[in-house]
Amino acid sequence: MSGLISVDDARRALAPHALDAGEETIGINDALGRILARDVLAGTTAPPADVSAMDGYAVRLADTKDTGSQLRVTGEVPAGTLPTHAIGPGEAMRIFTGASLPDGADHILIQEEAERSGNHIRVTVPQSAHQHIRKAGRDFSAGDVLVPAGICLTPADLGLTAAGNNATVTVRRRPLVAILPGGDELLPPGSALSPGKIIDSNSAALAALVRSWGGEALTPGIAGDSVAAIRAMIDAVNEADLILPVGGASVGDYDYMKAAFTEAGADILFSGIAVRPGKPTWFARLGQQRVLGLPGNPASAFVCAQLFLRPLMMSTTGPATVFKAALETGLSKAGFRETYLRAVSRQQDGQTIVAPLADQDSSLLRPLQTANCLIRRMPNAPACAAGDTVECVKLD
Ligand SMILES: Nc1nc2c(c(=O)[nH]1)N[C@H]1C(S)=C(S)[C@@H](COP(=O)(O)OP(=O)(O)OC[C@H]3O[C@@H](n4cnc5c(N)ncnc54)[C@H](O)[C@@H]3O)O[C@H]1N2
Ligand code: MOO
Repeated sequence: MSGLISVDDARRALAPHALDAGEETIGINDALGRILARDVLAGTTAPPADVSAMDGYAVRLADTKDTGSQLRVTGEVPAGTLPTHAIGPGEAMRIFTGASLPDGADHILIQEEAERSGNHIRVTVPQSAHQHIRKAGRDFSAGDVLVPAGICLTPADLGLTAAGNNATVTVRRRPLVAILPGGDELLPPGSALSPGKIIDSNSAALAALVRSWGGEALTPGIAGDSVAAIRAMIDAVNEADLILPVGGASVGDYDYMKAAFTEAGADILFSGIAVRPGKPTWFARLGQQRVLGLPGNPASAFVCAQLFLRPLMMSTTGPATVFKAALETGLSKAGFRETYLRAVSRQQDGQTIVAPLADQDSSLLRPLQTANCLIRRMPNAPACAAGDTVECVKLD
C-alpha cells in the first residue's frame, strides 16, 4: 500500500550497506568499552615460575613436620630477583610474596610459624601439607587467547591484557555518525525558549544510542527549514560514515530533508516503510556515506534507530535481543503497518510477562523512558488475548 516497503524488505535493502569502519590499534588505557577486533594473546606466562604466595621461608616440607625442627637459612629471594642457589636438606631460604621458589624447596613456611635466631629458624607450628606455592602458568601460559575478538572490553579484560604483556589492542574503529536534526522550531537543550519553539531531544537520544552501539556521534547543530541550510550541514559532515537526518521526512510543506540530500547528489534507495512508528524513514547513499533519514517524532526516531540503525552498525555490536513473552492484556487487531509497541516486560513465577504502555503516541518521551522492550506485531495481525505469546525486542 502507498509505496511503503515492508520492514523485512527495508532490512534486506540495508544489509549490503552495513558499516565496516575497519580496525585500529590503540593503547590499553583508551580501550575500555571498545570492540576487540583481534584476539589478545598472552605474550608471557603468569606466574612466570613457581612463586611464593606468602612472606616466610622456602623449605622442604619433610624438614618442617615437627615443632622445634631447626633449619639453616642460606640466603634470601626478594620479589623481582631469582634465587642464587638451591636449598638442600635442613636448609631454608628467606622468601617474599611473589618471589621465585629456589630449586629444592616444595613448601613455604610462613614467618608467623617460625622463630628466627641469627642464621637459623625454628619451626613453631608443625607443617602437614605443601602450601603457599603458586605454580608457573596457573593463571595463563604464553600463547593463550586471553580475550577473544568480538567482545566489548571490560576493566578485567584490560587487566588481563596488560598482564599478558600487551600495551596495545586492535579494536574496531568507531564509525563516525553525524546527527542532523532539521526544523525551524528546534532549539538546543538549555536555550531560552520563545513561543512556537521546542527543544531538540532527538540529538541527545540518538547520539547516546550511536555511542552505545560502538560509534562516535557528531552533533554539528540544527539545520533550519530550507534546502540551503540543510546542504550547508551536509557539507559540514563530509567526514561522517553515516548521516542521520532527523525530521523533515514526511509530506509537509517544510519537509526539505530528502530534497536537500537529492540536490547534494544522494541516491535514495527507499522512502517510507510500513512500520509504526516511523513510516517516513528513508535511506540513501551519498557517495561512500550512508544516509538514514529518521522521522522527527521522538518515539519514531528512537524506535527506528533500534530497528534500522542498529543493524547498519551491527558489525560493531551484534544483533538485538529478541524474546517471547506472555501478554498481560489483550491487543486489538493490528493495522497494515508492522507495529512496535513500547512495553514493559518482567519476570513473574518463572514466566516472562509483557505489558504494552497505555499511550503509544509517537511524540511522547515519557513512555519511552519507562519501556524496556518493544512488542512486535505483524501487519494485520488478529486481535490477541491476555496470556497469548508475542515476540519482543529488547530496547537499548
Ligand atoms: N499528512 C501527513 N502528515 C504526516 C504524515 C503523513 O503520512 N501524512 N506522517 C506522520 C508521521 S507517521 C510522522 S512520524 C511525522 C514525521 O514527520 P517528519 O519526519 O517530517 O518530522 P517533522 O515534521 O520534522 O517533525 C515531527 C514532529 O517531531 C518534532 N521534532 C522534529 N524534530 C525533533 C527533534 N530533533 N527533537 C524533538 N522533536 C522533534 C516536530 O516538532 C514535530 O512535532 O509526520 C506525520 N505527519
Ligand atoms: O510513523 Mo509516525 O512515526 O506514526 O508518528
